[in-house]
Amino acid sequence: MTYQLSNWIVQKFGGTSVGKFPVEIVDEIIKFYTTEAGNNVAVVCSARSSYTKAEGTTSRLLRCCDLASQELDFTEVIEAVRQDHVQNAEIHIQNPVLQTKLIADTNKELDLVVRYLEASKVLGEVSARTSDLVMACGEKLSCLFIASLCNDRGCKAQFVDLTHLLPSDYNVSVIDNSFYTLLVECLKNKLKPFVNSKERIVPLLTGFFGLVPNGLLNAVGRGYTDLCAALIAVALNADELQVWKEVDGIFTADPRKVPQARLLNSVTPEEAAELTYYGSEVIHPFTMEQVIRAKIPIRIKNVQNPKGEGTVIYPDDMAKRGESTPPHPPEALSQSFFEKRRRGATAITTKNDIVVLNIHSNKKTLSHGFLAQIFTILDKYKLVVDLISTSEVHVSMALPIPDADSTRALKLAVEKLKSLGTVDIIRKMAIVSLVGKQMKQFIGIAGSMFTTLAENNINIEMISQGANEINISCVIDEANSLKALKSIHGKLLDEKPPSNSFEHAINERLEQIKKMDL
Ligand SMILES: Nc1ncnc2c1ncn2[C@@H]1O[C@H](COP(=O)(O)OP(=O)(O)O)[C@@H](O)[C@H]1O
Ligand SMILES: N[C@@H](CC(=O)OP(=O)(O)O)C(=O)O
Repeated sequence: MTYQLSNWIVQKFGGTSVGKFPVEIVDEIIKFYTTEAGNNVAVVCSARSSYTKAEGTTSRLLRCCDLASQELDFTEVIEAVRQDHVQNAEIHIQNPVLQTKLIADTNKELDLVVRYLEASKVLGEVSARTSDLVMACGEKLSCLFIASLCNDRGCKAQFVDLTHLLPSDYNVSVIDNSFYTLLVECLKNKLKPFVNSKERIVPLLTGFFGLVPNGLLNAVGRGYTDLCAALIAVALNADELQVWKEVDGIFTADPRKVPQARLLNSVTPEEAAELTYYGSEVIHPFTMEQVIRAKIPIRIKNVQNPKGEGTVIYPDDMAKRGESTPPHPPEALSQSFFEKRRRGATAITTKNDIVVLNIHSNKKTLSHGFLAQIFTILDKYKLVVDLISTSEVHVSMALPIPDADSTRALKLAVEKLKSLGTVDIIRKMAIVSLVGKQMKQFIGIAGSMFTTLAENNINIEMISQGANEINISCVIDEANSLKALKSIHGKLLDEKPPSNSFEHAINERLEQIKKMDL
């Protein structure tokens, strides 16, 4: 069978990258791949953030929804978004015709949002659908801007709005694979003109897709653009999904906190998801399943260092596209691929703003339905449990409580939980997680981790081990989280494992598959 690569690459840019490095994105990345590398490129952007995501456009738009639902005035916030985007257009777009058009399009989108918000304010309620429509504006403004900047700098691009991607009569309550299959079909239709075009035009796709049943925020949550980019990569049968960030890739620990952290050449999808869940926001956990099903590798790259190799996310036990079994004869691949896999931990991460919730049953033994009752209450208040450990009459849980809303919810839940037994909570805690697909010497590694904490006088409040041995986690005092991170990294991750051949294996394999006539 002869297998043809599609030559499509999907590039996803996060909000802070669009905010801080738009010119580099266009000149050094999009233009490089479309001209020098000769790829067909599709670009997906999130809403702009000039400084941090927390102060970015999506957060501001959601704040407007909040205000409208309380029948409060949102004008100041929406005008800040307008001013920010208009100023940005004036600074970056040189061609006066393109600049005028961008400012007009920006104002048009914001005027529409004002209309949605005004209506909600009158009702004193913002539905999930309205909140989606308001939120979508962030990605629209960002993509209108990058499309305009591309055209301004000599790279032909076209804005593509995915807000109404799904048929308006589509209505389901569960989001499963058939839902994603439908989305991919809709995307294929949207992208057909670009795929069939003789001229190379870069589609600039809004990293928001809608309108999702129950709202995108409820179904996917913040960071939804990664998933959107993954679905686009599947629709285009792309050779690679590139997720561009402000770090060189995935490190053995957050490089801002641990200067000795090492860049990893490859990680498995499970490891990437686990790192994101436990505090290192590398990639939205839903992203992997979609692209890996289509055998498309994900590459994390740095907008400030486009020539870097980055980190590839791909399973270590799965064939690539066009490959029903791993390539034959085996000699086609160098010995390094088959050499022993990494056996230690891959990375360490910490997650702050954790509350430990202890419930001691008032019955002598764990009564029937005790856990079910606890989870029903937590579910009612939309509280998520990150870790749990139970004994016969005692349950300890670690919950992320990062903001005022979750603090309020916890308070209400605790009142209800008191009917089941004695409840106490410990605030200002942190989860420390050691992640590694190949932690074969699991007991030894867990032992080293806990001994290191003891040597540093760090008390362990709770211990939990994932069922698949990919994650060893414990809960400690938040004040000690940096010390724990650094000391465990020093003990288990500072030095490269004896054989780093596996690290390079995925890149090497990708190269070789490209050269093979499968
Ligand atoms: N193990 C890790 N590897 C890489 N980055 C990490 C890790 N843990 C935490 N981080 C942090 O995650 C952030 C992700 O990059 P950034 O580009 O800022 O995200 P976004 O695309 O969401 O704007 C970086 O600031 C980095 O310090
Ligand atoms: N703008 C959305 C979606 C997103 O994915 O953002 P980012 O790619 O900047 O994390 C958010 O803030 O959640």
